[in-house]
Amino acid sequence: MATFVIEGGHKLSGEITPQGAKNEALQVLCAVLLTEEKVTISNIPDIRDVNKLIYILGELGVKIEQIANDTYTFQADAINLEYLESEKFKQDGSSLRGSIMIVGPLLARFGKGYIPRPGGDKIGRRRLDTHFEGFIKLGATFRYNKDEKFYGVEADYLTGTNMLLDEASVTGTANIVMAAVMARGITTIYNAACEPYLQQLCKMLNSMGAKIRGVGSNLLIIEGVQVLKGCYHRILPDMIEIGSWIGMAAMTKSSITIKNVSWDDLGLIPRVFQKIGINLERRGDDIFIPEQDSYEIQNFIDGSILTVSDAPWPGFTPDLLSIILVVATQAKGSVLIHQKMFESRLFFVDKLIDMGAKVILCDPHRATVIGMDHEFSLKGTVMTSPDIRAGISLLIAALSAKGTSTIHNIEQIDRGYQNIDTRLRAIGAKITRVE
Ligand SMILES: CC(=O)N[C@H]1[C@@H](OP(=O)(O)OP(=O)(O)OC[C@H]2O[C@@H](n3ccc(=O)[nH]c3=O)[C@H](O)[C@@H]2O)O[C@H](CO)[C@@H](O)[C@@H]1O
Ligand SMILES: C=C(OP(=O)(O)O)C(=O)O
Repeated sequence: MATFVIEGGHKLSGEITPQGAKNEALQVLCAVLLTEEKVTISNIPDIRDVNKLIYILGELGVKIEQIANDTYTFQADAINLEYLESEKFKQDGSSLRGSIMIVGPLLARFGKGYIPRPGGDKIGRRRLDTHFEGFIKLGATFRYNKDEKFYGVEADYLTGTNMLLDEASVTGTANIVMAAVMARGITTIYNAACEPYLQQLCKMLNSMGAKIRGVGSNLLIIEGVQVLKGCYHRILPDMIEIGSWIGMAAMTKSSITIKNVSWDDLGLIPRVFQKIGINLERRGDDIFIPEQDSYEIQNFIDGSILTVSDAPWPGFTPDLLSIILVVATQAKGSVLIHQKMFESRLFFVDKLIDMGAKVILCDPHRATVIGMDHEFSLKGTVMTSPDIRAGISLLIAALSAKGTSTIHNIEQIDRGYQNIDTRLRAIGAKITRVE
């Protein structure tokens, strides 16, 4: 287990460029399995989860070539399906959440897809029913080995159909879309998730020859095609990383420019940070955050206390709520954070309370934050990162704190943030990695 040691209280300044989006990368990497032709993908982030998925693709027989720092070519023209039934796959596949999305493309192209229960953050129950109900609707047979926690779907061919998803699952929608693009006939998916990750996946699939309409909405209409071809695809900047940098700038009273953010794909993210009182300016496609000694949380129009809650896109992403929460601890005013989707994502507030933050955990889904308006600094402490976003939130808290903090289990942060210590040092942070 590696550790970060952080000396808090230093201002940051300068420019930071966001990495490619983790959650988009995990989808589009799985899509390379849909064609025997070469697919080139650029802006691939160099992070643990993505590298693990690239490794799994390699074990599956995909020919992989890194042609630039962030650009790879993939060619799935000789797939080793035996790997799917190996003990090795059971270990490899369970180590990240994104691996679940190999099932849809494998089912569509080879008639079978298997997966061990995937890993990812420990942030509450994370069911996969939406994925498998979708495959079953397309005509697949399903089995689940409870002892080994191993899922499988098989079908001679898939048939287009109408489906209403039980929830707008992000990876579930991606998986079903990748199965449906090569089904016979037309599939309509209602209550589809429509995050930029999915819009990007659908655009990529259309450039491979798929016929998907309704991209960006919650009703996708997919006309199945027999074969898909190669393509070039560029991954968007990571909107969760962008939100993390905004929060970090505010908490450390720093002025930062976040470069090339693809503003039009950020949805409500800038607006929610503005409601917490953070000034941010759009400059071309950059975000400029000026130094602010104080930021004040806005109330609702009727004067009642602001609530920030998550919702499927275009609602506010659950992946930024932990960051909003930590930023609110030093704001002027109070806010209720309501994490509706995940049931164990707010427990990390214990660590913030240890550091001196005024937070009341009302129940597993809701926390009230009473901002201290920077009148008292958080105190450095020793903590362990429970999940990727709690991890970055604790790191933000540590950067703003008085004294030195130690964060253990930083592998959780490395899952989603590329070379974070090096990039933070470049803008003035005092952070050391201890292996
Ligand atoms: C690899 C990847 O892409 N991971 C993202 C993906 O995970 P993932 O695709 O696993 O998450 P899902 O969208 O399936 O669901 C996330 C949670 O929200 C609940 N839920 C979902 C939809 C809904 O309408 N109502 C509802 O309550 C689910 O029951 C679950 O507890 O989407 C999540 C939700 O944006 C993000 O946190 C993850 O970062
Ligand atoms: C929850 C997240 O990731 P994963 O779905 O990969 O666990 C996240 O990125 O915040």
